[in-house]
Amino acid sequence: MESSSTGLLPRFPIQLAVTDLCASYSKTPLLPIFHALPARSGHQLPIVTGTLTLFAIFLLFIRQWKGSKLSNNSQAHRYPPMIDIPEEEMFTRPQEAYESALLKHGPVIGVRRKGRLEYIVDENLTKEVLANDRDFSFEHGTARILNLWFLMPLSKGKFFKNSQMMVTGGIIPRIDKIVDQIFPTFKDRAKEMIDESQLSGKGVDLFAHVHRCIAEAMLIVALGKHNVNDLNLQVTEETAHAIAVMTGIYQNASPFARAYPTLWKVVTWVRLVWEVIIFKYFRVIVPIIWKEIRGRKYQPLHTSTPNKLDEQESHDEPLVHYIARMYTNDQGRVSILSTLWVSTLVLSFIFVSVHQTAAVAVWVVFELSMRKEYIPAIREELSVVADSIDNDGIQRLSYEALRRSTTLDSFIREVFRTKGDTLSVIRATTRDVPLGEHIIPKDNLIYPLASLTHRSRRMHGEGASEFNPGQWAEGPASSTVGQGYLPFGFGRWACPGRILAVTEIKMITLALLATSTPEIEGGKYFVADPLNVTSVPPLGSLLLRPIKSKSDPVHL
Ligand code: HEM
Repeated sequence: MESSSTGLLPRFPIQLAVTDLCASYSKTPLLPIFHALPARSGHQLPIVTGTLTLFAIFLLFIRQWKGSKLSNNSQAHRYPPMIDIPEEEMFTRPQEAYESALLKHGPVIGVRRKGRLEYIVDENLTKEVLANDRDFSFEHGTARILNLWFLMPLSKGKFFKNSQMMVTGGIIPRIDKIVDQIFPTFKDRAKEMIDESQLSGKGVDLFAHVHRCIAEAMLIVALGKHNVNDLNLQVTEETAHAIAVMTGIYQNASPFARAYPTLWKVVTWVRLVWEVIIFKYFRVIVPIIWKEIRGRKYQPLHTSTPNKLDEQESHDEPLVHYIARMYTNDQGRVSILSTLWVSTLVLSFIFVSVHQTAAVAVWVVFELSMRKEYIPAIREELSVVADSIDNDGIQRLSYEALRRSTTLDSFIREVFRTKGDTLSVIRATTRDVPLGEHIIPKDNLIYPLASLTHRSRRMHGEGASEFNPGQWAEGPASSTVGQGYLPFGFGRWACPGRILAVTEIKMITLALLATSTPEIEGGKYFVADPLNVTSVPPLGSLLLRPIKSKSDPVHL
């Protein structure tokens, strides 16, 4: 059982446990003990009597105190009902299991998963939970669920704010330039995949290819093209994968991790911190960061507006220089400690930007392979928007061109909405928070059940359960968050990298479609972890059949 100091348990079970303890104390047979004292201890009688009386008063006081606490806490009955969802159902049919529990006992329920109590809310309370960051904290919830709580004190509580700033300041304003830098990687990797499938006559492992492609692109973004080589790329990939494992992304799939979550955490962390983070990331990538930023002088970010920065510097610099400027001292230098912190932020960038985007890209391409009727219109649009395209594929695809590919964008938004997100966005209570008719005790994890929001008739109309990309033809874009659309979260902490994520998914999809038609071997894919569809990619083997020209028929 986890200790109350970790804050992982709600208050009420602890109170009940202590009340039980008091009840058993109250039955202590004080009188028989007194009579059993030997006669020779008669002169000690007053001491013993006094001690026992004090003890009895102490117990009474405790009972009184507990009682008054309980009666003060007349709210106890307002805690949400605790529902037992059998493990088998929770991990194999989570959507149905949680939805029916909420339907029966909702709108908020408590459920134990992997030894931890979690509160789940339905679509009617979702907005309140995600938008009220004072009572439902993104930072506490995310740090805890990703096993990254130790980073909060290290950064004086600013880890997530720093990560957000790194992306909103260092990536989004220069996305046009980034697309120009990384599109060649997407084009080359797509060609490699198509060639591999054609030569072998078999399907390819799409996730492995896309993971490598995005790792390479993010290495260019983070450290610059001049730092891309086989070793650095391999370490970047392994780092992204290791952190994904450490944060528990594959935990649902392992019976050992489900049965012994704490032991699993310790073993996995020790192994991967040692093998990958220290031995690879710190040995290979950190020296590059050191070399890039320690020898330079920067204009500190807080003294520079984007206009004051040299135009070349703000658009061409790799992300690591932007982060360095976040920590530059008045002399324009980055201290040793700050360099280590910059390395930690680059590490976190690799994690947030590679794994999940690759996993979701697989969803989009697999869905397109299953719904081939959408391919001709997307290809047609590509030939209109692409800056340069010929029979060898796309030669140039700018950010502006990708932004204008709205038919593909509608398809992506619909895949995001319908792919079956469940417990994908999290918050933790910062106090005992009233929610609906209930109270959620302080320091507890709380999740909206995203599938209910994504298929809500109130928000999406009668056809909410159908796959209908056309409804987004006039917008909103797939990167636009809203209360009916949660793949990127909601509120002030909504994913700051979502525009880059969608842009990358479009690049890989279009680079494949320009010269091939995707098809899943055996005609279907398999959802590897239905409780974590955004982070664990679906399984399947992808055949890529080359096309001769964009007007080639698509075999449905
Ligand atoms: C398809 C890919 C992606 C998905 C589905 C996704 C989803 C999410 C979600 C659900 C959150 C939490 C939001 C909340 O709780 O309200 C989040 C946070 C975050 N995401 Fe993403 N994300 C993706 C790609 C990216 C990329 C490419 C980057 C970086 C360039 C990024 C950077 C971040 C950061 C830094 C946070 C932490 C929140 C913050 O500091 O504001 N994400 N993401």
